[in-house]
Amino acid sequence: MSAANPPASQKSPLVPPPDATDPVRHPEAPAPGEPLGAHYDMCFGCGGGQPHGLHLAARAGEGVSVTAEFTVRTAHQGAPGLAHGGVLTSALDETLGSLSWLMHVIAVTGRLETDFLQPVPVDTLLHLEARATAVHGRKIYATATGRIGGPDGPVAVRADAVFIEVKVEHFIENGRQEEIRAAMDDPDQVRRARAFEVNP
Ligand SMILES: CCCCCCCC/C=C\CCCCCCCC(=O)SCCNC(=O)CCNC(=O)[C@H](O)C(C)(C)COP(=O)(O)OP(=O)(O)OC[C@H]1O[C@@H](n2cnc3c(N)ncnc32)[C@H](O)[C@@H]1OP(=O)(O)O
Repeated sequence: MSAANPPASQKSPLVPPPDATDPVRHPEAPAPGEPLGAHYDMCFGCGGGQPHGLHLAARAGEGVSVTAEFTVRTAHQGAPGLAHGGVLTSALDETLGSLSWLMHVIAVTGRLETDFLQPVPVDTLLHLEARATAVHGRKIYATATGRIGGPDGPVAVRADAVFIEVKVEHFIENGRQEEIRAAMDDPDQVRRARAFEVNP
């Protein structure tokens, strides 16, 4: 194979380029085991005020990693009694997004690829873990697993992702003004948004 025509694996946007660096845990990152809380009360993934949400509860892990738990409810079904794949992907996405707390950057999902290895029944407690693996410019490469039957149980779902660092203006400029105005008028929300940034 010629250098001008690399194998598909090397062209994948999910594979960090050779000059990518190791992710760095911010010195003021929450200590391992500390709950991360919600980045936005109305977030579908983590918000306590979102009745239709996943109510995912994440904690800081060692290094640049997080753990989270999510219980599959009847509202999350695809097939009878089984979790919808898109909901499971959302849970992985949210867990990966929580890595922002450890790096003190705001990042949004650019690409997310999920493998579904085992069906996940309703009432299952999914044990999630995400870890940043590399950084290249604004790109943060990360991987996540969802296990069933316990934190060391078999992997039911896994994902690889590239998150892209953005400024808070990303939300202010693109979000519906109604919600943006409410968020900016909420001192607690402003504090949470600042907690992601390198120089709060
Ligand atoms: C004060 C109150 C205000 C409120 C504050 C609230 C605080 C909230 C805090 C935290 C929120 C976190 C929320 C987490 C929720 C869970 C995670 C989600 O579900 S996020 C939602 C889904 N994702 C999107 O909606 C992204 C939509 N896409 C975009 O907006 C753009 O495409 C964006 C920002 C991702 C990139 O656009 P560009 O113009 O900024 O940057 P370019 O130049 O295109 O890319 C930069 C680098 O990234 C690579 N890149 C871009 N897209 C990629 C992709 N899809 N796959 C791989 N690489 C990609 C490019 O190749 C480039 O790389 P090279 O620097 O050239 O090496």
